[in-house]
Amino acid sequence: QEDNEKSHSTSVAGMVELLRLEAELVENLSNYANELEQKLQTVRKFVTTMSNENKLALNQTEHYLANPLNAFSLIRRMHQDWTHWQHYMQQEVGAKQVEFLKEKRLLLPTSTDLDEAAASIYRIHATYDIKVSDMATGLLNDKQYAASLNALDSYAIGKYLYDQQIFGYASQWIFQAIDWLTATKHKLPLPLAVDKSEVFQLYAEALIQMNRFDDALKVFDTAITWKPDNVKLLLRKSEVETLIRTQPNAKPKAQPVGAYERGCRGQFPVKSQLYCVYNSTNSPFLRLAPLKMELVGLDPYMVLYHDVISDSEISELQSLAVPSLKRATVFQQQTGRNAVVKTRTSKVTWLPDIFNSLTQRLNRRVTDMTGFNVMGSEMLQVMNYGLGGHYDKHFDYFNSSISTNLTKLNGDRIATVLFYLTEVEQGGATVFPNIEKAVFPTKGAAIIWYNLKHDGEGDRRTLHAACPVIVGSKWVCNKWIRERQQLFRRPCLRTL
Ligand SMILES: O=C(O)CCC(=O)C(=O)O
Ligand SMILES: [Fe+2]
Repeated sequence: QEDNEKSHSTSVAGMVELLRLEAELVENLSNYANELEQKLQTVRKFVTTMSNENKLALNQTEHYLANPLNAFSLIRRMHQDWTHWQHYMQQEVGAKQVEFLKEKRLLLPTSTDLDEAAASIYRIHATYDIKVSDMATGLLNDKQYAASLNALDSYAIGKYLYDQQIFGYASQWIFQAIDWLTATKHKLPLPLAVDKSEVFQLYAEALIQMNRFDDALKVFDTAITWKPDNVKLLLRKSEVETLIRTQPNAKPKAQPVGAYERGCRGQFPVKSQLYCVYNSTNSPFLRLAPLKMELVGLDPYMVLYHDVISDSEISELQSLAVPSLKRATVFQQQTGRNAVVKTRTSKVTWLPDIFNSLTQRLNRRVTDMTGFNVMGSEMLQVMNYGLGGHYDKHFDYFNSSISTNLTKLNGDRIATVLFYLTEVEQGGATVFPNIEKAVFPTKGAAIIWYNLKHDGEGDRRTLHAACPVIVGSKWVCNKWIRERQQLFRRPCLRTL
């Protein structure tokens, strides 16, 4: 993916402009309809008048033509009017609207965007094990939403998964599409209509890939009733018949569920050692304003602060971020560069510490919460997730010989401070699969953990991931604290 691509689906805030664009396109089509309507009315009116006149004349031809006015009019209109009508009929309707659409199409989501969006639906589907028919009709984890997909949506997802060779899931989505295509109430407008037999064929191919030959045969039989002379269909059918004779049907395999998925689904055991205290010791300021602190784990040290960023601070942070949100990248050890990757789908903005009074205030708060000096650390990173937005399992530390100038100068990421700027209606937990901890975002909270062990080595227990968002616009803000300034604040505990 090119850096200049929009990556539309990767942030909810970023997709707002698409809705505005859609409104413009709908209005344009409506203008087109108006023009068609006008022309239609003009034509119909003339048809009515002329048909009346002509009928009248045909009823009494001699009498009609005996009148000089009728005779002249007949000659004149036959000679002149039909030429004009021909020109009028040939005139293109809506050239302006076609031009408008052509221009705007350059701004529309690309096939990469569609692939990304389909991959995101798959990610939600697979991570949370939601049934396709439920997902397609807006039933997400027992909650019914006033949203649903249609046959084209399901087919597009199925086709994407088929191309990715994820045949089991592909077949389920294609089946959903077939379900809708064969139900008459879901009739598609003519320009969007798809060839049913094509969809059936893809379904059969997916079934073959899954070794479900008997089922594939039935699907081919149906498709052949519509297209009895289609050579390709007949050929494939006979090939499947051969497969049935030579290979047995395979049994479907169950999908293994890892710690990550269990964490995302909220299935980690809740340990009762958690408790809440008011922290008034990390910095002098906290004696005046103690912070609500929840201990998530001692080793590795992990705490959750509640109500550490206010609603108004959050809105300001979001408005600062929205205009410059860009697809998030991940540092690549192999190249020493940052790159756009499939494993992190969100958009981010970096805000310098001294950007304004808000960023200064937030950085001070980070110091108050952690006791760390933020000098030489990274800028605040504001992030918004989009459709199925996630960040696969990763470490925040680098622990690498290849590193950026910042790392050479200021050391690795000793700690992570992650502010939750929104609640997420469904999904979007931060999950630590190695220690079976999952934190579901609560607005205004911040989770903090140490990434490095006391000897400065990366702590592999801090492996974590942002689970796919199911429903919601997840906003977070990261502050990664670098080692160098913390020499006397979290000194190396290994005895010298
Ligand atoms: O959004 C989250 O829950 C985690 C984000 C994260 O791990 C990261 O940005 O490094
Ligand atoms: Fe992270």
